[in-house]
Amino acid sequence: TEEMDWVQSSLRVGRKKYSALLSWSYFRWTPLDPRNREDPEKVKVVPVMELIAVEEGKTQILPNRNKEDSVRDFTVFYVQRSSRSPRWSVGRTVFTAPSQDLRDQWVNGLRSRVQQHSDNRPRRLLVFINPFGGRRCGRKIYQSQIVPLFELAGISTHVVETERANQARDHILKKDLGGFDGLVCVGGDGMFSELMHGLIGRTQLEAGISEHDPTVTLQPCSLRIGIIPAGSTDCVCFATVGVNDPITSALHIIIGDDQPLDVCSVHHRNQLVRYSVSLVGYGFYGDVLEDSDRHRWMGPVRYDYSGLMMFLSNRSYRGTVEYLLADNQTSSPRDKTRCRSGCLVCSESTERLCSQTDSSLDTLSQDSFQSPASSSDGEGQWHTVEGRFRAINLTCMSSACPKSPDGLSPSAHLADGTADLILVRQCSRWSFLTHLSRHTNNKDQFDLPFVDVYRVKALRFSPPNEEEDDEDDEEQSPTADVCKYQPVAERDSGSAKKRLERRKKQVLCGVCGDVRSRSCWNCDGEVLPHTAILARVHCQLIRLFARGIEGPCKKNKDVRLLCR
Ligand SMILES: Nc1ncnc2c1ncn2[C@@H]1O[C@H](COP(=O)(O)OP(=O)(O)OP(=O)(O)O)[C@@H](O)[C@H]1O
Ligand SMILES: CCCCCCCCCCCCC/C=C/[C@@H](O)[C@H](CO)NC(=O)CCCCC
Ligand SMILES: [Ca+2]
Repeated sequence: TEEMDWVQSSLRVGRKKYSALLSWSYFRWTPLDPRNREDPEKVKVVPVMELIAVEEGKTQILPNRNKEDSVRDFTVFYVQRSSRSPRWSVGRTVFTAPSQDLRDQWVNGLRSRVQQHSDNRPRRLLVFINPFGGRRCGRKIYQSQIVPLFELAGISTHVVETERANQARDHILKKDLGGFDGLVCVGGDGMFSELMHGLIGRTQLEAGISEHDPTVTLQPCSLRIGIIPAGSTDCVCFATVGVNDPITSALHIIIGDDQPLDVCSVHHRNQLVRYSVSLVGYGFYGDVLEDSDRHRWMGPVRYDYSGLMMFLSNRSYRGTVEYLLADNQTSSPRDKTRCRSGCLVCSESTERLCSQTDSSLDTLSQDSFQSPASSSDGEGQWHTVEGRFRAINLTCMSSACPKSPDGLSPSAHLADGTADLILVRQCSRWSFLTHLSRHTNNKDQFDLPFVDVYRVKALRFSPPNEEEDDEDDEEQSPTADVCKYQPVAERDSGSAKKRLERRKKQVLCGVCGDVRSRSCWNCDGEVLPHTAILARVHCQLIRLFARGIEGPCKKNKDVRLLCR
């Protein structure tokens, strides 16, 4: 029985004596005073779920280095939290048992308990490293910080260091994935996106589902993805873990955390264009991305440079935005709550997922909805806004990143099947600066007269009518129907050039007084080749080795344990 597996004895840590206990789900050690009385204030508790490894002797993380096998010692490695941030580190404590016999009992007891709790832990991982991501440190980070941890935890790996863009995606689409319990991405958001596209594509292929149909219920992916951050923005990692730290991410992978994540599919005329988890943005963020591509040599600073340039240019763009409001109105983008580990809004969505037949999505396949704004003000209804926008942002999650620790939409949920739509209408530079700067402090960036925010399930954008012909040209070009897995540049080279030329012609447009009449869409850091798009949220389509950001219980360990 569970009871019989308990191990209890006194143990020493250095010179100090402790009373130690291994129960079904916790390992705890409490200091004893000279009269052998426990001091409950100073108890150390580690959930078995958070034990990483147990080694005989006095060992370091790197095996065989300084290993002193005194026969009564054993070393326990576990997850250690920081009091101030979601950053995790490896805790290491060397215990000395009263006898070798008891030492062996402890080691065996702890190891078998970890084994009993390890159903969700990965044993074999497929790792992709982008050696050119961010500051080009991916390989070094993986080799020096992550390999020793995976070895310690007994995880075996197959490592692919990429030699070209889209290699990881193609590998996942085509190669045998049997025997792997998960995928790991060492890189930034672009690299994560590659893995995600490969995995979603592969899963639909095997399930016989067409990704192009925006109304279809896609097959959720069973393999989880772990992100070892080594990129420029690391938004997906930051927003799902709370920090972009390689060690923290590795620990979430090792203990087998599981965080479902909403994914947006972006379509153009019933063709899938791309998936997004973070930002689908037109106007400001589209322009920043496009401009920053011309300054790649600057490294990660190019986003700051282009951000400043695009802020100064003060461009805004006309268009029609149609959005389908989320039907679950128990949460809102302005309710000041935060999606945290064990989030109730998200777990409620998990339950609703099973009985998913959503009639409001039927209208997705129609070319236009044209519902008069006045007649549709309920949930699950399409709404239309026409105007001039400084930015149109759709985000499935908060999109928190080091630049903006609360993100584009601080109250957005990771796995509730909705995205937040932020509409920033044409405004002065000063007004836009006020909005932007509020992403970096605690002020409400939505509490401004030119900003609106909605919780939605789908979005459609159409550029102004007179330019629609351009889009038709594109459709008729022979390259338009080429497989979506071709890189954008290859796929649309003909029409992309044409588009660029058209744009250049518009640069000096004296009629509208604008620099140009069209922006482009930024989809998780990739420029999309179309302006007219339809985006739809797929609830919990993928899963990550993460648990969301841990809540405010971390100060008091016991309370924290109750919260989990
Ligand atoms: N070996 C490679 N050579 C060139 N490009 C690659 C290679 N491997 C991956 N890529 C591409 O590099 C892009 C950027 O990589 P990644 O996301 O890791 O870094 P990043 O610094 O965060 O990106 P960005 O600077 O674009 O924000 C990805 O879109 C990926 O497809
Ligand atoms: C006065 C100071 C003003 C400072 C304003 C900072 C506002 C930051 C808001 C946070 C935006 C996060 C958007 C996330 C986008 C990512 O999916 C994408 C892929 O990595 N990155 C970019 O497109 C790169 C382009 C985005 C750069 C932030
Ligand atoms: Ca969401």
